[in-house]
Amino acid sequence: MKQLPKVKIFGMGGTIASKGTTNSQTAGYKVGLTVKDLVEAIPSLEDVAHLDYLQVANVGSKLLNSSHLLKLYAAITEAFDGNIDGAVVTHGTDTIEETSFFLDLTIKSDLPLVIVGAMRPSTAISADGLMNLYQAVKIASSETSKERGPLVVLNDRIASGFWTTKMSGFALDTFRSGEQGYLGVFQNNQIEWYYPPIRPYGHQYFDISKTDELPEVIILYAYQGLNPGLIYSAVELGAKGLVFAGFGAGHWTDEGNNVAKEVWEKYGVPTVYSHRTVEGSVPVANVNHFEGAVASGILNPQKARILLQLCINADYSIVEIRESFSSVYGG
Ligand SMILES: NC(=O)C[C@H](N)C(=O)O
Repeated sequence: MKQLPKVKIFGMGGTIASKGTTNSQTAGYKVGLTVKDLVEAIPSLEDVAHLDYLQVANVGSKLLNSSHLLKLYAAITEAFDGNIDGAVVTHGTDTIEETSFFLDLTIKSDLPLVIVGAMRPSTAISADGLMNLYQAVKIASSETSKERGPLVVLNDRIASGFWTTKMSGFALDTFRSGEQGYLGVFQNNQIEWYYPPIRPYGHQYFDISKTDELPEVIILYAYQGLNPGLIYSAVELGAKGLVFAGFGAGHWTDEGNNVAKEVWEKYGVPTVYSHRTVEGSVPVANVNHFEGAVASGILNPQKARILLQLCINADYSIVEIRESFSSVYGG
C-alpha cells in the first residue's frame, strides 16, 4: 500500500477556529475550536496524509505579535528538521499576509508550507473553513508544492504568501495578489498549478535561529493635514524603525520628511517609505530625502514593516537595508 505523506498542522486561531451563536452569523463570533477539533471534523483527511498537530496560539489574528511569529517559526523549523513532508498553519485571515511574508523570509526549507484561514465561522451556513483546510492539507502533501515558499489557500485559489493581500473583510475571495495573480487553483479538489515552482524577486533569507525578540517598527499612515509630531511619538514609544504608508507613490509632507530626517540623524531610526495605495510601488526617486530614507518598492506597509524588522534584527547598516529593499520588485 502507498505510504501517505506526513503533514503537521499548527493552529493559531482565527475565524477558521471560530463559532457564532446562530448559523446566519458572520460577524461578532469568537474563537472556540482547537486545531484538533478542526482535523477531527474532516474524516476524509485520513486518506490524504498522516496528520499531527500543535496548537501554537488560539486567538483572532489581530492579537498576534512578533513573539507569536517567533514561536511559530521555531515550531515549523523543528518539524521540518524532523521527518515530515509538509506543514499547514491555520490562521486568522486579518494578518495572514504578515505571517506568510515573515515565514517566506525566515524558513529555510523547500518543503510545502501552507497557511489557511476562513471568512465564515465554523457555525455559519456554507462555512468555508473545512474545505479550505482540506485543500491546504492536499497542497502540503504534494511533491508538486515544494520550492514555492509559503502558500496561502482560500476559496479554491492558491496564492503566493509573499505577494498576497487581504482585500475585503467579508468576501470569500478576499486574498488577491493583484498583478502577480494566483499560482494555482483547485478543480474537483485536485491541484492545478499555473506555474512550475518559483520564488518571487526579492525573496531573501534571514537567520533568526538565535533571535528571541524582534525590534519594534511602527507604521504611520498618511492623511490630509498629517501631524508630523506622530513621528516623535513613535520614536518615544520605542520604534527602532518607521514605515510610512505614504500618499500615492510614497509621498509624504515636507515637514514630516524633515522630522524623519531629524530622528534618523539624532537616533539612527530609519524610515521605509511605502504606500497607502492598494497597488503600485514606491521608487527610490521619490524618497531621496535623507540618508536613512528607504523606498519599499512594491511592498505594502505591513510587509515592509516585517522586512525592516528583520533587517534591523540582522544589524544591517543603512546601505544593507537599502540593498535589501532594492531587491524587492520596484525598490
Ligand atoms: N476571517 C478571519 O479570520 C478574521 C479573523 N477576525 C482573524 O482572526 O483574523
